[in-house]
Amino acid sequence: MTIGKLIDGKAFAATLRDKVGEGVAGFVEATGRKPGLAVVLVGEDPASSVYVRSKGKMTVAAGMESFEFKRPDSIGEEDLLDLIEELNHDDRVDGILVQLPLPGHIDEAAVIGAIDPAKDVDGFHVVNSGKLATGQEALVPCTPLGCIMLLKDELGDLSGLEAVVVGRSNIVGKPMAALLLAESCTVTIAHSRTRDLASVVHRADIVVAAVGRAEMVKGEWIKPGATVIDVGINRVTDTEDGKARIVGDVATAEALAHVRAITPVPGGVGPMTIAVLLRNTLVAAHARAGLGKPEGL
Ligand SMILES: NC(=O)C1=CN([C@@H]2O[C@H](COP(=O)(O)OP(=O)(O)OC[C@H]3O[C@@H](n4cnc5c(N)ncnc54)[C@H](OP(=O)(O)O)[C@@H]3O)[C@@H](O)[C@H]2O)C=CC1
Ligand SMILES: Nc1nc(=O)c2c([nH]1)NC[C@@H]1CN(c3ccc(C(=O)N[C@@H](CCC(=O)O)C(=O)O)cc3)C=[N+]21
Ligand SMILES: [Mg+2]
Repeated sequence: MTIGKLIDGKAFAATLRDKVGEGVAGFVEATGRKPGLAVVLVGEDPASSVYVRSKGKMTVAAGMESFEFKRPDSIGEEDLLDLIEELNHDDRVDGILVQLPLPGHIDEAAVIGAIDPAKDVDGFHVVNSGKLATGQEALVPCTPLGCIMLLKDELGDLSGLEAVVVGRSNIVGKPMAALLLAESCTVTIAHSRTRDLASVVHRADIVVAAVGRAEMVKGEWIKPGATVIDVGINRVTDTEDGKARIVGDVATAEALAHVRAITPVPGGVGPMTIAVLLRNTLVAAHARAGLGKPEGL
């Protein structure tokens, strides 16, 4: 039996960050200032703190300015909206990211809706999701765009391929489906009410799993030769050594016997998300400075 390939998202992301760094140098030369990314973190969730710290480091490494705003769980919605309004009007800030999820007493849609769409580097604002859905130029959600970059690198032209996205969240599943459709794939979105998920997944040349359930997509579900993108980040305790680790939504070891290629977790989609965030920040900075689109990104 042949074994599929592991897609090295970590290496691809490092290359993308280098390209962003070159674009940043050009931006600084043209404008005399650095692009700036503001990240807002509400609460003390340890996983979120880790991501925010690593985003901050990579932002600085790419030559951009990083602004971090930590607020307690107890912050009121009005105070959070005031902070966003302040960032909207701060000329040093080109990108605003509010780490999700927010505490239950805060209306996520209201907070995302308060971000200036021109600074919405997550691509979560309805102006950007609406533009994506109608085929207009937009800031596109980082994780799905990173997945498309990996797919095109592996497969070239995606047109006509059968794609199944498992998960329909606004931040991953829906924009992922919109991007695959824009690449002229035949797209199916599966979710918790889908009947016979195994046979739906088995139709796909491209499987994107964005569910949040450890290793739920089984190896036998995969059509031989399909390419699998595993978005899931699930913290589990290893049954053998009792140590905490992260696994994806796909049973990777099983799937390797069926796939053409698959992204590992960690080291697949996750690093791409951060690299694309930096790319989107540079794109937003260019647009705000009237420089058009940065080249080669
Ligand atoms: N690598 C990265 O950069 C990122 C990783 N993630 C990870 O990706 C995963 C998904 O994230 P997110 O989209 O925010 O998650 P959500 O919880 O918002 O959405 C999960 C989706 O999976 C569907 N689902 C749940 N159970 C099943 C099931 N048994 N069968 C089929 N579908 C099911 C849900 O269906 P329904 O709508 O019917 O409830 C829902 O649409 C998580 O593990 C998250 O940590 C997220 C963002 C970035
Ligand atoms: N407004 C907002 N935008 C987001 O993009 C956003 C968010 N909120 N909330 C949480 C999710 C999750 N997310 C990840 C980013 C990087 C990795 C990542 O770098 N993962 C590495 C390391 C994982 C580890 O070791 O913990 C990897 O998969 O190799 C994972 C997950 C962004 N998200
Ligand atoms: Mg969610």
